[in-house]
Amino acid sequence: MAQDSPILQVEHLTLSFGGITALNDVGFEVPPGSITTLIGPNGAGKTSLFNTISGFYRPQQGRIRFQGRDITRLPAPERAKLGLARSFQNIALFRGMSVLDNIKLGRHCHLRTNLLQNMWYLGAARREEMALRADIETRIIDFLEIDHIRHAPVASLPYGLQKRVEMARALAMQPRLLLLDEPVAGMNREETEDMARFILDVRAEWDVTVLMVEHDMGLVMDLSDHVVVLNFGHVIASGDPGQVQADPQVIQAYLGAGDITGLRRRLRADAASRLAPAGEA
Ligand SMILES: Nc1ncnc2c1ncn2[C@@H]1O[C@H](COP(=O)(O)OP(=O)(O)OP(=O)(O)O)[C@@H](O)[C@H]1O
Repeated sequence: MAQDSPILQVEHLTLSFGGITALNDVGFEVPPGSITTLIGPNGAGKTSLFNTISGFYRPQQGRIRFQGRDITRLPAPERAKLGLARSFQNIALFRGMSVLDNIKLGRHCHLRTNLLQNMWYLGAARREEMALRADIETRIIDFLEIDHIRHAPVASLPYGLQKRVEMARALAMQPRLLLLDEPVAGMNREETEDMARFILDVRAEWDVTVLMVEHDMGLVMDLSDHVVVLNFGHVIASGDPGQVQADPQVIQAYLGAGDITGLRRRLRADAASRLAPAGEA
């Protein structure tokens, strides 16, 4: 695969639930090293698309290629092994377990030794465990600044930290492509700013491509290199943030859904910064 080939290619994807067509001939590409964001009004099909890409839903038609390989029929755990990890809209951690144990579960998909081998070859398993611990402790926990809570049960943590732990677990899977489902939903401003910084740093320091679904237009426009807009299961626009927010079809889709506030606020802020004298923007 050429270095600048898309890391993910979605082609003519169609997904129906009974009579409801959630995705209709959806196609887009994720450039390697990019932060690409899927946006669209409620019910547009974003979660269905995420679930199809990560292998939880099987599309009726179409193809998904990851790093050039057709993964359309591959089960979710196999996709994870290839380097496709995700977080969930509603945090999916083991709440009674510690932060560290949750993160370890993420790494589990790459462990070479299975249960039987663990019983017979304790030496190898032990060494792998030690290496795993070191890797987790020195890189992921430090990177996400969660050292102080590593032994805390997840349920005891504030929401913003739980989201960070979920990202840590996804990183432990050593992904090439990280799917983040609404990474800042329900966060306050400070937590949102922290998460925005982590998303940028993940790309820069871990060489991970990011594909996210997000409703926070400020975050979308600030972080994304590439935005794909869904409406009623169709891709209605794609391009850089400037192109997308000026697209009449996108504005119409958000107006139609009565969901224009975020987009409009963002457009006003951008216009104000363009009009402000140099140094004041
Ligand atoms: N498991 C399911 N069974 C039946 N219909 C579903 C299912 N999942 C999604 N749908 C339908 O598919 C369409 C797309 O839903 P989806 O949740 O993918 O949209 P979304 O863009 O993620 O919305 P939101 O922003 O509200 O999360 C909707 O009409 C929804 O009702």
